[in-house]
This record gives sequence, structure tokens and C-alpha cells, in this order.
Amino acid sequence: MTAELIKGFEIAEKKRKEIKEKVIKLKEQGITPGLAVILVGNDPASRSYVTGKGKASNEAGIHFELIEFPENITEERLLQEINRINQDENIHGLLVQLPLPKHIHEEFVIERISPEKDIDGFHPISIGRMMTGQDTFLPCTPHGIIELIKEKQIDMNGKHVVVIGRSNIVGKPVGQLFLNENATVTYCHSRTTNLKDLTKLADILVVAVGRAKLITADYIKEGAVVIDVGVNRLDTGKLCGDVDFEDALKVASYITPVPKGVGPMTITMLLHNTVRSAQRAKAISIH
Ligand SMILES: Nc1nc(=O)c2c([nH]1)NC[C@@H]1CN(c3ccc(C(=O)N[C@@H](CCC(=O)O)C(=O)O)cc3)C=[N+]21
Repeated sequence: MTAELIKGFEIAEKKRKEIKEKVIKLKEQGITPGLAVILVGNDPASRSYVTGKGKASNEAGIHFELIEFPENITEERLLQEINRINQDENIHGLLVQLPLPKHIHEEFVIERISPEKDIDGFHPISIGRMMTGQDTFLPCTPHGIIELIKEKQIDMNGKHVVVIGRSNIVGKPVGQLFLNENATVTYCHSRTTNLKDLTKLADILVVAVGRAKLITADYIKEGAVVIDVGVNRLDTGKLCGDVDFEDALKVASYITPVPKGVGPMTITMLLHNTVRSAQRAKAISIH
């Protein structure tokens, strides 16, 4: 078998066109969707992700504000800035790029963001709503993955999804979203003893651990769908997934490449959430 590629980049492009149309409609009604990103410190990877978000926003017609702070900013000053943006009527979405410097409590920062503007879907209120299946901002990478699966018309109902990784931003929420789609979900992580026995059972295998080429063909059931969330920067400067792509191609039915797989969908869902937030703000202003 040779797997079919899930071309996230192309699917993302199509969805961005639809988002752009929605932005045009909103602008005709006098609303310009606005996204603010807070970037602390000078990590080149974080800076490059934020640049990508800014570019994608501008291309979609979304107003983008980058707010930069030095590494040594106090937590109090950062929280104060979030308070200010929470009140800013021109901004519908706010995200604080992670990770933050060690002296800042990430959870305090996330909890300070107004759930109405939490387009990352990281606030405990957003997570709670997601868990109970309510309408809310869904975290972008997990949501992007579900959209890719739907786009390819891959059945999730009753399927066994195995997630490797249990981060708050990818592993945990992606399992929850698959559960909401009636899949059976198994979580694996660094303490899992019999990893290969479990991954071999997966109809859909989601890999989000951050270790280049960890998953080879022998971890994958014949015909499984493989979703690679890894973004590992090699010494050569090349981006590489958590899956050994060439090897996995031989056994999987569908596979996402890195780059141009899940990554572009993450940014697309961020734009999607920002536009939804603006639409909602508009609806409220009418009442
Ligand atoms: N508060 C917060 N929200 C985030 O959404 C967030 C974050 N913090 N911290 C870091 C991760 C990582 N992340 C990516 C977004 C896009 C690509 C992406 O577009 N990747 C391109 C390649 C880009 C390149 O070549 O550098 C691709 O896969 O094709 C990757 C990774 C968002 N994150």
C-alpha cells in the first residue's frame, strides 16, 4: 500500500478563501475582525510562528496587532496588558504565544484572557465547554486535525483513535474532539509501557510528542490514518515530523506530511475563530 497524502496546505488554502469572504461581508457591515498576539522574548521559533499568523491574518483581511515584550517583563505588567486588550473593541481575538519565560505562570496568563476573545481555546472555560460538547472556541491544532479528517470523508464513528502525547494544547484536546465525534480514544505518553502494542490497534494514529521520526512503519496498522503533529527543526534547518514519513507511507492509507500538513490548518482555525468572535461581537451589538 502507498498512502494518500492529506494535503493540509491545500485544504487550508481553500478554507482561508472562505474566511476571506466572511471578512469582506463583516467589513461591509462595519466590522473589521481584529487579532492581537502577545510575544514575550526572542525565541526564533516563536517569532517565526507569530510572523506566519500575522501574514495569514493580513491575507484574510483581518487586522493584526503584534505586541512584543522583553524576556524579563513582569507577570503583573503582562496581565495588565491582557486587561487592556480584553477591553479593546477593535480586537476580537487575543493569544499569548507559548511557551512563556519560566518566571511567568502560564496558567494565570491564560486565565486572564477573556473567554470571549480566547481564540486559542486554552482558557479553562473554553476547555470545559469543549468537554461538555458546547459551542465554544476549539483549540486550533486539534480542530484543524478534525477538519482534515472530515475533508477526506474519513469515518470517525466507532473508530479507534490512538493519541501519542498529552499536552494541554494538542494531545489532550484532540482526544476529546475525537471522542465528541464518537470515536474510541486511547491516550499514550512517555510513561506508556507497551506503546507499540497500543499504536498497532489504531485506525487513526495521532502523533504529537515532539521527537523526530519516533514512529516508524512497525508502529502502524496496515491501512491506518496517520496524523503527524510534530514540528521538529533539524540541524539542517529542515522541518521534520514525529513520524518517519517515507517508512509510514508503505503501511498507512492516509498520512499528513510535515511541513504542509497540520501546521497550515492550525493557523487557518485561528483565523476561523477570530472571524467567529467578530461575528458574535456584531450579533451582541445589535441586541
Ligand atoms: N498560544 C499559542 N498558540 C499556538 O497556536 C501555538 C503556540 N502558542 N506555540 C507554538 C505552537 C506551534 N504552532 C504552529 C503553527 C503553525 C505552524 C505551521 O504553519 N507550520 C508550517 C511550516 C512553517 C515553517 O516552515 O516554519 C507547516 O507545517 O507547513 C506550525 C506550528 C502554533 N503554536
